[in-house]
Amino acid sequence: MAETNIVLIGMPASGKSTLGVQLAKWLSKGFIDTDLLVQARAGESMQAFQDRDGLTEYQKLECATVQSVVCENCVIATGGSAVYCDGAMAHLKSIASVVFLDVPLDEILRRIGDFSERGVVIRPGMTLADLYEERRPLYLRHADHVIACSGKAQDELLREIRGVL
Ligand SMILES: Nc1ncnc2c1ncn2[C@@H]1O[C@H](COP(=O)(O)OP(=O)(O)O)[C@@H](O)[C@H]1O
Ligand SMILES: O=C(O)C1=C[C@@H](OP(=O)(O)O)[C@@H](O)[C@H](O)C1
Ligand SMILES: [Mg+2]
Repeated sequence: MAETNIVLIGMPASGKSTLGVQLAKWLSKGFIDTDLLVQARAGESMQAFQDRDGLTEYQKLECATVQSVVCENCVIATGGSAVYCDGAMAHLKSIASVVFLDVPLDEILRRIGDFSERGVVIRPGMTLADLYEERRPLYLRHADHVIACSGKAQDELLREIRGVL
């Protein structure tokens, strides 16, 4: 069953959500974006939840939500912070092939612009460069497959992802 699900992990703005839905259409799979499941549980935006309850509570909610994902033959786009939750990553790995969309920092910075309202799990005083440095080793550790995304269009990435599965 594991081979029928594909999980996308990576930094915010690495393309998990946009590429994920395209991949699902192309491979005739279902699609889940765990951010939307988190928002549905919270009943509000991720930013609003974090502003009121804080990052730790947000991460607990995300962790529990990701661990509850049940799906067959799906593409699952995760939020960039899911990688901090070992239980969530273990669950995803048990049901799917995990694909890391590896986008260089300069490209992330170009795409993301102002991230203050994006709900990114970043501690006070940290820059996106700090976050990238902290997280990239985690994404690499949890990935079954790494896709080098630099400068590649979405169609090319779709073909590459299919090629490694
Ligand atoms: N291969 C790509 N090349 C250039 N821009 C991309 C690519 N894939 C996604 N993007 C853009 O990056 C932004 C963030 O994508 P998104 O799917 O929301 O990322 P994530 O879900 O990983 O946070 C979007 O504006 C999207 O159009
Ligand atoms: O990387 C992060 O800290 C986050 C990324 C967001 O999802 P995307 O990775 O889809 O942007 C979302 O899960 C949340 O706001 C936290
Ligand atoms: Mg997303």
